[in-house]
Amino acid sequence: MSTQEAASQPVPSFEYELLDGDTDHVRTVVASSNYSSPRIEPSKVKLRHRIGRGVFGDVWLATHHQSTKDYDEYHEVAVKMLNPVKEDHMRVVLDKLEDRFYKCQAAKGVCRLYGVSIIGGKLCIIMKFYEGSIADKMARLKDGKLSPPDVLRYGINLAQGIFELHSKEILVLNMKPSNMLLTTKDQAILGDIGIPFLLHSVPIPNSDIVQRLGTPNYMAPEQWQPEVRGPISYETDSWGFACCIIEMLTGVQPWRGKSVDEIFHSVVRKQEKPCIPSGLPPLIENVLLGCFEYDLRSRPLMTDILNVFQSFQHVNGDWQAIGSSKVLNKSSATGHTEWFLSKDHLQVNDLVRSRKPLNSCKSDNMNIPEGKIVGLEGETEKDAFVLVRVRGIHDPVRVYASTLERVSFGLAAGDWIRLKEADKKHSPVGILHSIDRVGNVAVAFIGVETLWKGNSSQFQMAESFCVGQFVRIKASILRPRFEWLRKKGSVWATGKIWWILPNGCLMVKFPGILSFKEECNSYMADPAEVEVVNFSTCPGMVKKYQHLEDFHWSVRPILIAFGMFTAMKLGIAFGKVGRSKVKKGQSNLVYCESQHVEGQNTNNPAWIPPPVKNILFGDSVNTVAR
Ligand SMILES: Nc1ncnc2c1ncn2[C@@H]1O[C@H](COP(=O)(O)OP(=O)(O)OP(=O)(O)O)[C@@H](O)[C@H]1O
Repeated sequence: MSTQEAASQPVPSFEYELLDGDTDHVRTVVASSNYSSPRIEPSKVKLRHRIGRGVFGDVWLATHHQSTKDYDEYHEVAVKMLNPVKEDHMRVVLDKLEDRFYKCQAAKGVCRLYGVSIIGGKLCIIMKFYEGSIADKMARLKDGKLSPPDVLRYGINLAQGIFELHSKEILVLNMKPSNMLLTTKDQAILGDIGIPFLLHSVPIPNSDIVQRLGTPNYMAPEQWQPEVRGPISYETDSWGFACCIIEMLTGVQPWRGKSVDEIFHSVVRKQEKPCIPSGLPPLIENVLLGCFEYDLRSRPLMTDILNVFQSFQHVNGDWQAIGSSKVLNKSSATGHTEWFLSKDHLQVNDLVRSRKPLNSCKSDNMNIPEGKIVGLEGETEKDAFVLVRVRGIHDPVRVYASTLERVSFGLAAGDWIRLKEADKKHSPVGILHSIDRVGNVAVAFIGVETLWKGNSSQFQMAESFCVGQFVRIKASILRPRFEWLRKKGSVWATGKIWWILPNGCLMVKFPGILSFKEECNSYMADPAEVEVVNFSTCPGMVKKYQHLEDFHWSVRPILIAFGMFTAMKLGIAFGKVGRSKVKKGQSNLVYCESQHVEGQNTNNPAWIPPPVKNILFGDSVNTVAR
């Protein structure tokens, strides 16, 4: 069945129902008895004019014709006409759209969907027509800024909408003021149902169009190259949400005036964050700062954001009325943000161990290598104490919950793990993001864009890496996944880990190799393809010296200079000894030797090979003899 035919299948009887006379709550009521699919016949939709053109398609104002035996009705609708996809992929995308349609039906914070169709060979989403978006409202204001009460109110509306989609495992990935529509009751709702990921990796006929997973100004670092820098996850939307809040507050789009390449450079390479305006209540500032953490695991989830925003509802957005409670910092012991820590809550009987700092191998704070929780104090507080029974200690130990991590099936979030059965499509080594108490895991691997879901039995522990370690491509790897530098003689160079991405991808610099461009000195590595190079385990003096050169490119010239200096000193010292000997006897001959040698190579007499020295000596002697 062709996709055109598919779109012309018997149409379900959608009805537009007015709830309490409120035109914003016109719902598509689907009679379950005759309902088969959300597809709308293209002939029933008449496009009127285009409202706007976006990255993923155009939006049209249209009329939807509904007819039964008894009546004919015409409704004004908006039609999002997606960018063309290749004919043989239409069916797949259409199925995905249908699935999305069902999932979004009950979501109150998301724009109302009426159905899907194929019009003029393009996939279309038929939805309710709204009078405008937050971007339109901002454009009408003199300085483009919304008032704090409006930002707070819209922020809560949007966070609720995003949370609804997240609870259906949908990532929005395209938050921006033009995708935030306003109802007649001045409520903000999401105008995008996660189109970027739905269209991601779908071949398009026009190869000139760059396919991105969002709109560059609002994209989180991992969103640019999710296979390599991923995974994209719910916290990816926290970044986009914070961008919108900042734009609403300041009237300025994040990274305004920068090209796509420049934004990529700032966000991804230089790890820069959009500027947060001053004067915000500390809790709001704190949550926005958290949204811009480079490592998505350290960002707040939508429910955390919602809690913070809702806590300001009672002051009606009058931010000045709020006291200045201190902005919370990262845990000084482990460097984890409160958002990272809030993703798991300890319970009595949980097995625990001391928490290691993120991306670090330091285990010097392993006060509790293994223990069992026997009591909780202040369950809801972030810095609550817990009582831990530790083997060998009589009484339970009382420690901060934030200093512990839960261990289930021998694994804790943050562990490096290796798949027992490798899948060629991605790296076998990854980082565990979560494990529940029955062993279900979410793991990030290089090569997988989203979190990989599975069971703890599919893994074994892998060697862990940490920032500061030196690594080199294993001898068995002929063609590594990422480009890697070689030294003279085609030997793999040794690099130093300076950052570890949430999927285990190692960011490596080569301090032993001189480079004038900072960014050219940063490379990526698959943890499954490298081995740690350690000074103490380097076999023999030569290898140890070679590893010393990996620490900094200046080691070699400094050592050479030092060698020359030492040799020169020795030469002078020997010369003096020689001269003092001359004083005692054969004055002419030795004086000329010394003079001649110094004249030939003042810098490093030790470098003159013996035969040359002999010739020189011979000449000198001869000269003197003449
Ligand atoms: N259901 C709707 N009712 C009214 N206007 C809408 C509706 N959906 C989108 N719009 C408006 O249509 C314009 C284009 O929307 P569209 O979503 O295509 O573009 P965009 O938001 O700039 O980009 P993207 O394709 O990335 O979403 C925007 O101004 C948007 O506010």
